[in-house]
Amino acid sequence: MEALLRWAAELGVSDSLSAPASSSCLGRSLVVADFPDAGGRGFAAARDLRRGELVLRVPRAALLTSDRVMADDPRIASCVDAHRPRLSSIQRLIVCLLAEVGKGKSSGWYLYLSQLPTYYTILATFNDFEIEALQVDDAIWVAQKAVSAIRSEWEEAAPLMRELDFKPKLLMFKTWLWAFATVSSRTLHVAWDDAGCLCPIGDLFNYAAPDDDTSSEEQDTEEAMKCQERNVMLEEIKLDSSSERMTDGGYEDSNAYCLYARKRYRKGEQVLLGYGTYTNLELLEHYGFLLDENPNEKTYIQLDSELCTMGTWPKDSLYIHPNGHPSFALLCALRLGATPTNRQKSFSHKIYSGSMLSVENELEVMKRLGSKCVETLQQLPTTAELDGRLVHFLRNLQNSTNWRVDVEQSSFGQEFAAFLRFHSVDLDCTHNQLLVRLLRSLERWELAVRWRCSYKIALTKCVLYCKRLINELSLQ
Ligand SMILES: C[S@@+](CC[C@H](N)C(=O)[O-])C[C@H]1O[C@@H](n2cnc3c(N)ncnc32)[C@H](O)[C@@H]1O
Repeated sequence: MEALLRWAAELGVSDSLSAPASSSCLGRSLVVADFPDAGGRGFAAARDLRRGELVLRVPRAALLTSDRVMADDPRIASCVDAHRPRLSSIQRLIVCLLAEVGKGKSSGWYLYLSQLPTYYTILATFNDFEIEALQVDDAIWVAQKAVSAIRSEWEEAAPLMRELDFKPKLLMFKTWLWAFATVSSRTLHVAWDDAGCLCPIGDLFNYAAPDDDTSSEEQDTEEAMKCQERNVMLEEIKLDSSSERMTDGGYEDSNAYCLYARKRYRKGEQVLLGYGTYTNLELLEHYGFLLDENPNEKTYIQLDSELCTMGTWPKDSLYIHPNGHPSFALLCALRLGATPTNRQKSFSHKIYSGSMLSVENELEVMKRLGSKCVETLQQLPTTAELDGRLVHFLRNLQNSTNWRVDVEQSSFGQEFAAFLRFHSVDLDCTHNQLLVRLLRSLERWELAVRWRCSYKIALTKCVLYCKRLINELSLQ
């Protein structure tokens, strides 16, 4: 890591407005630290940071984009250009990334590449067993679609990679998947390339959902304004909450990627970035992790097709919040659905404004929603309670020094036997320590079970919400 920080400093990467010290690009605003429960390797504040303060500047010279790789290597450029019409910008970036990986120590990006994760847990890396463990059809479909899309993209890019004389290992699907996951989970947006850029050092920020710091917004605005006056680099930042930057930074006129503190941080606290507004399934798909508390989580249930088409609400606006409440659009759609067809038109104004129509209508809405959730929960093979215990078991197993004992003492012997069967591992042939391949699969299995568990918890909360409202309305 020291060598990477020195290399980045030479390219002008800095965590302060002044030029970096030659030995490291960090130390004045940020330091690399480990946060085992919140993303692993990330950044800690090197001192107290103000909201809106510039914390990292990465000049264009340090950004890895396909343009940059091609500009530095005419052979890659001519091959990629010849295939350009058939390949997407993401496929081109992946090929350029792999071409640099193939150069080994002679790549200008070697120090950066050697610090990248060796494996990822995005949905596309899930095998059939792990995908099945998601249990919910929509999620299974998303995972299967992700795997098949990436496989076709790899097949499309194979002729170009062969033309570039990639070594056999670099031509493998497994390697493509690694590169895809690198691009998916680490690129930052730039205007000139849809694939974005790989941003050395800038990609060490872990994620926090964009709106979990809004409470501190007002109190911080004054401070941020003062900070803005002092800091010429902040001229571009819009500090009012309505125009809050989603990514806490961007590529600016100064020809550099600039990243800012999204809130006040105390020294030692993890400095986080809001990559965007994602549900947990989207976080899993693009970044390979889940948030226990995700304010942007949306839980979808199978609704009657009539209900989805009868109003003007987009299908993805019909969901349940993490606290179990139906979204505004779902509530409106349910109210419309519970209104006799001949009266829907006359009530439409009231429905679209979000008003309750009548006690009878609202009772019907809550009954329908509650039973839909109960029905959905009953169709799933396990309960949230059991899933919670399975998560606990899978976590223990990943840190176990004698997995046999842990499995024997648990009530998940059958599930674990199915897992070993899927991996064609004989129970007697393994050592006390599980194979790395199995440990990684356990990690993904745990993610799948955590996801389905939180799905069921949201539906259970929705059932309770409906019951409570039914009770209250019945008393009126
Ligand atoms: C841009 S990288 C951040 C740096 C990364 N931790 C590293 O060591 O290189 C994004 C990845 O970090 C992890 N990550 C980021 N935020 C996280 C969070 N809040 N919880 C768990 N994992 C997180 C995920 O693996 C994600 O794909």
